[in-house]
Amino acid sequence: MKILLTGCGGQVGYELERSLQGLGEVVAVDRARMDLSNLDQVRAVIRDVRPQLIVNPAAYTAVDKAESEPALAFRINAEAPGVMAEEARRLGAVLVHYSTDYVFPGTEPGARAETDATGPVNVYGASKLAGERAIAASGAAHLILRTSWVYGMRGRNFLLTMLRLARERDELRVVADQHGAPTWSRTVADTTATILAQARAHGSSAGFDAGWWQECGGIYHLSSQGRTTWFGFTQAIVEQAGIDCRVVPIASAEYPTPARRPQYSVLSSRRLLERFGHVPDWQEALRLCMQ
Ligand SMILES: NC(=O)C1=CN([C@@H]2O[C@H](COP(=O)(O)OP(=O)(O)OC[C@H]3O[C@@H](n4cnc5c(N)ncnc54)[C@H](OP(=O)(O)O)[C@@H]3O)[C@@H](O)[C@H]2O)C=CC1
Ligand SMILES: Cc1cn([C@H]2C[C@H](O)[C@@H](COP(=O)(O)OP(=O)(O)O[C@H]3O[C@@H](C)C(=O)[C@@H](O)[C@H]3O)O2)c(=O)[nH]c1=O
Repeated sequence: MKILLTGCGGQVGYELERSLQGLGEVVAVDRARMDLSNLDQVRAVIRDVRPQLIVNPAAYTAVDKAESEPALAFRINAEAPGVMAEEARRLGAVLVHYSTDYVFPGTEPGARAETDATGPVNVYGASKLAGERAIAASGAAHLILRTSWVYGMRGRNFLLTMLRLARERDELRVVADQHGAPTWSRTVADTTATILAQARAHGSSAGFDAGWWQECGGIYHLSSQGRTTWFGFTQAIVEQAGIDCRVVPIASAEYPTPARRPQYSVLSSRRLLERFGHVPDWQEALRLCMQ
């Protein structure tokens, strides 16, 4: 099977390049080969590679910057995935795409299910939601994995930012009123591979089985079990790294940012767990990652 993987230099893309190896021939492309802001190029690369599976972790992920660059964020996060889905349908291929907890307004404390009402509070979240809708409307077989608070040992992420700041400062002030589940990029990649291996087992040598995608495709929440706040996440990071730095809880109002963030961002991964098995607890995954 030929797999086109986008954003191979990103946190999730980097891990996916390894996790997808067992499934087929991975053609990994970066921004230089396929720029998602250039829709003609997106189309041309897919037509050239002719994959049976497109896996798209590439995205505009700069949450604050998106507030001042909405057109670019929407092109990359909504229009480009829409083109990928259209091309996937033409080829009879499957599209695996990633989305975010930020599609929800975050006004309710409980864990959100896939069917709960969306309502993003920032441009990034709105652009990701538009991407989900473009894919769903395309008629292509697809999987949309909504994840949250992704970190890893490479790229730009909260874990690496906090490790750097904790080494530079005596004290870190971190918001304690935004709730969510930090998720290791490797968890996202390995779970994607597990799902695809199951899909593959129902297909034939010619490719995937359309019936399986009808029944099992669509949106899944894929985030660590358990919940915390950015403050709680920082405490765990600093403690596990053994850095002597005080972590002080603050309110969101004390840390003003261009983009608003949802207050409650916990996703329920129940649908995924029932069909596809285990996702680790956030503390267990953080320990493994930092080891
Ligand atoms: N990071 C997080 O906390 C969360 C992420 N998600 C979603 O998960 C997915 C993976 O995110 P993650 O790996 O963390 O993201 P990263 O920011 O680590 O990586 C994004 C990747 O997209 C690439 N990219 C950005 N713009 C373009 C472009 N115009 N053309 C081609 N490639 C581009 C980047 O390339 P370059 O290196 O050249 O910039 C990078 O390789 C995304 O869909 C994201 O929305 C969901 C929830 C949380
Ligand atoms: C650096 C820092 C941040 N913060 C706050 C700001 C913000 O409210 C919160 C999170 O910080 P960040 O800006 O790093 O996180 P943010 O970019 O909002 O992270 C989001 O990224 C996108 C891509 C997603 O899809 C989401 O799931 C989520 O992971 O922590 C502090 O309170 N103290 C600090 O020292």
